[in-house]
Amino acid sequence: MSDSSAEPASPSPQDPGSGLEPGLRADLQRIAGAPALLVALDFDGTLAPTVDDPDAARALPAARAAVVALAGLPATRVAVVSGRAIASLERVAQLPSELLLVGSHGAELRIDGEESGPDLSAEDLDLLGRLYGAVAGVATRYPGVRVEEKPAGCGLHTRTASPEDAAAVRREALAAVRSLAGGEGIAERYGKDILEFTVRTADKGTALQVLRDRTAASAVLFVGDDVTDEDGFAVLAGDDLGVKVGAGDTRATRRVDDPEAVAELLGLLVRYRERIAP
Ligand SMILES: O=P(O)(O)OC[C@H]1O[C@H](O[C@H]2O[C@H](CO)[C@@H](O)[C@H](O)[C@H]2O)[C@H](O)[C@@H](O)[C@@H]1O
Repeated sequence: MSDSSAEPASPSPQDPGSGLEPGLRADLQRIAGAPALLVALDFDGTLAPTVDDPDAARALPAARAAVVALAGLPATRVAVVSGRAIASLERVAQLPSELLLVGSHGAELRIDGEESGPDLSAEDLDLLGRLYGAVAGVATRYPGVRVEEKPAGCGLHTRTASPEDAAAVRREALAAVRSLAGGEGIAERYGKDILEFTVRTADKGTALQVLRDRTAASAVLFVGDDVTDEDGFAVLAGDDLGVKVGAGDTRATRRVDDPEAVAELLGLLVRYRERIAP
């Protein structure tokens, strides 16, 4: 595969992707030439700006357009790899059906129409019911706190609570959950203004490896903003590329500021891959 039209070293401000740093543009140009490319994208904080109401989150139009364009290119698969339940992701993301979906941080997969997980036993379902009851029971006493039900757990949202209430509700919820069967079988996970409890452990790194195998990808681009995305960055190697959105420690090798820059990045990737795709 050859790149017949290398980018100028200094793009003009009108050029797509000109706001991205040169090292990132070079990496995008390189990965755009992969024989089989998997583009795996986190949703909240990456494709969609963060908002107070999780149900109101939407992908930026430019990001969504780039995702649709990428999914239509040869030898290119696009996955959304989210902490949301797949049902929630579908509701807010409204993405084309050919996309691969990972939900619940890897506990749910939808690959080419084939659904898997989470497979919960009767005991798991009983624990899940008691877990939700315990968390909702605590949350109801705090203004601005929401509880999001998920197939294998629930999320305690504190974005619109006062800092004092957020700390107190987290503390109480942790204590209530740990008192259920001694906390046995319940995993705790922190994200951006969310504390999640699950009766199934899963992570985005394991999910990315499944997607890599199933798509026979020769290179993976993974973009994410949250601590839970670090599991994804951790499994990248070789010709892969990881891009962290926003501040914070990361294992990704590149960084952009915000979802607007992600949209720019994806638009540039479309442009490069249209020119040099296999
Ligand atoms: O892995 P992601 O696709 O990034 O999902 C992570 C969590 O995203 C959602 O919560 C976050 O975004 C909300 C909307 O912007 C925001 O209000 C909240 O504070 C964030 O934590 C989603 O609701 C969760 O289920 C996901 O785990």
